[in-house]
Amino acid sequence: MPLFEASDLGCVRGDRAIFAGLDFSLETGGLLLLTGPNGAGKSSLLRVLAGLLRPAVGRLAWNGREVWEDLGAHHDQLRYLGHGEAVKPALTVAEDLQFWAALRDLPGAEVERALARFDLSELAERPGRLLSAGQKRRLALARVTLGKVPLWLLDEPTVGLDAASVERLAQAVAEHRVAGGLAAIATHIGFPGERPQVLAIDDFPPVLPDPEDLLW
Ligand SMILES: Nc1ncnc2c1ncn2[C@@H]1O[C@H](COP(=O)(O)OP(=O)(O)OP(=O)(O)O)[C@@H](O)[C@H]1O
Repeated sequence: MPLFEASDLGCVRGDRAIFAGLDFSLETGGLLLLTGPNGAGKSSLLRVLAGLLRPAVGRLAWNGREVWEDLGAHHDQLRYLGHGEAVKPALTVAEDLQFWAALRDLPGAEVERALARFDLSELAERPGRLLSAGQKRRLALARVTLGKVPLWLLDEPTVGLDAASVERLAQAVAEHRVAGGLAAIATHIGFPGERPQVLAIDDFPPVLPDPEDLLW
């Protein structure tokens, strides 16, 4: 049975249909790349997958169970990184990660591992407000890797990263998948990884679904 599966997903924002009829099926270790031009709906789909935006139509199931039936359980098993880094300006890099690690009851070794993974150890004592754009992105990505959850949802995660950091991110995603995790990544430029499934969101007419079909 697929672990994460969508069928006939459709999304409406405001009074516009953003996409419709989207399907995917991911097994353990799966990688889903979301592609499409600006405004196609990649971020909207990621928000749907994160349980932050309710689809207008369709089904989204984790392990055979509709995620909307237990949204709390779904949120517990995923990390979502949107366009913002949500770096706390007054906390140092290490304190920021320690805050999230404490919230999730994780040992301090997890923080050290996350710092090293994104080459942040030398920046550990620097406050968030003094970080460059790429450094903030690395901190936000390090936060994603804290603790083990099965689903990573990343919205254009390579924006602002230098080549070495893209490589580190690719390595983190590869290890996550080898450990049985899944990732869905919105991207304009592709993402290095074995056997990705590509979902192109680009060709939907701006028509609303039949109101009879709307879930809510
Ligand atoms: N809160 C909102 N209310 C109404 N419409 C919205 C809202 N947020 C986004 N949209 C619209 O939904 C459409 C899809 O936006 P979305 O951000 O999902 O696209 P995207 O593919 O991620 O774009 P980009 O490549 O520019 O990041 C756009 O036309 C956008 O204007």
